[in-house]
Amino acid sequence: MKKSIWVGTRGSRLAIAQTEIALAALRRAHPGVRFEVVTISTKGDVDKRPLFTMDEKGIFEKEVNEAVKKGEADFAVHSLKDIPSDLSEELVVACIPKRASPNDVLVNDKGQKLKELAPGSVIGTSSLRRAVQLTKYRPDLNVMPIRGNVETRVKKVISGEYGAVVLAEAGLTRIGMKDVIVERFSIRDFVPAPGQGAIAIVCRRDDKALIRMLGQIEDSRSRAEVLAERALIKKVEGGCRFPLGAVAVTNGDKITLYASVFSADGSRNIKVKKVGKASEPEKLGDKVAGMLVKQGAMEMAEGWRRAVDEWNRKL
Ligand SMILES: NCc1[nH]cc(CCC(=O)O)c1CC(=O)O
Repeated sequence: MKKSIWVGTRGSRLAIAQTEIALAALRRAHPGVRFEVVTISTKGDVDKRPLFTMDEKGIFEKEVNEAVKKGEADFAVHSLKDIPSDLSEELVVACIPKRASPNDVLVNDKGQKLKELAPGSVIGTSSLRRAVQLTKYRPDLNVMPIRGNVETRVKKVISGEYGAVVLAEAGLTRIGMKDVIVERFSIRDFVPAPGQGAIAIVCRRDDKALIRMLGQIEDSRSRAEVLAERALIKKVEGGCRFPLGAVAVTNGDKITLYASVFSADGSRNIKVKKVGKASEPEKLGDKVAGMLVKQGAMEMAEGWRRAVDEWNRKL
């Protein structure tokens, strides 16, 4: 009897759905192999504080990747946007399958678009990036923190606790809840989080046979997009305490990177769009980072650090 390959994942509906998507592709490529799923709870599943209040990276990923390091799982399936760019030395993002839509969407059960929401409506998001972009278009709305799984957030809209929420189209689609989407924001007007819509498969760096196997479902265009976005956040302070939107789109041998950052008082918004070679995505990310820095992104990040520290003292 052949031995199984163990797959580590969080137990949320989205995490399981993503794992099943990755496994369906792997089973097509490797019909003889048996994969077994182990679910692992992470700090992000337990601690319900808004992410921007925690000065900590990888809260949705650490315990799962630890299991891979210890050999309790052979590989892990993650939302790429949830894993920090400085992954542990022993691990590698062995595979990025074909990315789903990176777009953010507006969700409510009344069919109201962003323009149509009543003044003062309560909009749920704990993402600074989403909050500042919502405020840009609708300063009259009441943006309030919300946590919990994707389906929990949708329920809070249906129950009337929130007038609407903003979520990733990819997540809603993967868990079969896309019928609550009212409006899909364009990536230029409402810039997504780096890595949004992409899945990352992480394994031990020395597990060469597995890396080869996972490579069968790699999508090189999705990899290039993510490399550009992550090269950018490496140079400009990323993480949940600075609202940085960044999304790359490949088109043939070209790649376009869109980025957007806001000052903490909302008075300034730097937006950059730049085209590069799809074969050199990190070069493009570096270049766009340089453009943002030149226009004051580092000072903006410092402003956010001060603002968030201030809120934390009040919380
Ligand atoms: N941190 C939560 C998280 N991580 C990944 C997704 C959605 C799926 C994706 O972006 O690939 C979500 C929920 C959301 O932002 O709506």
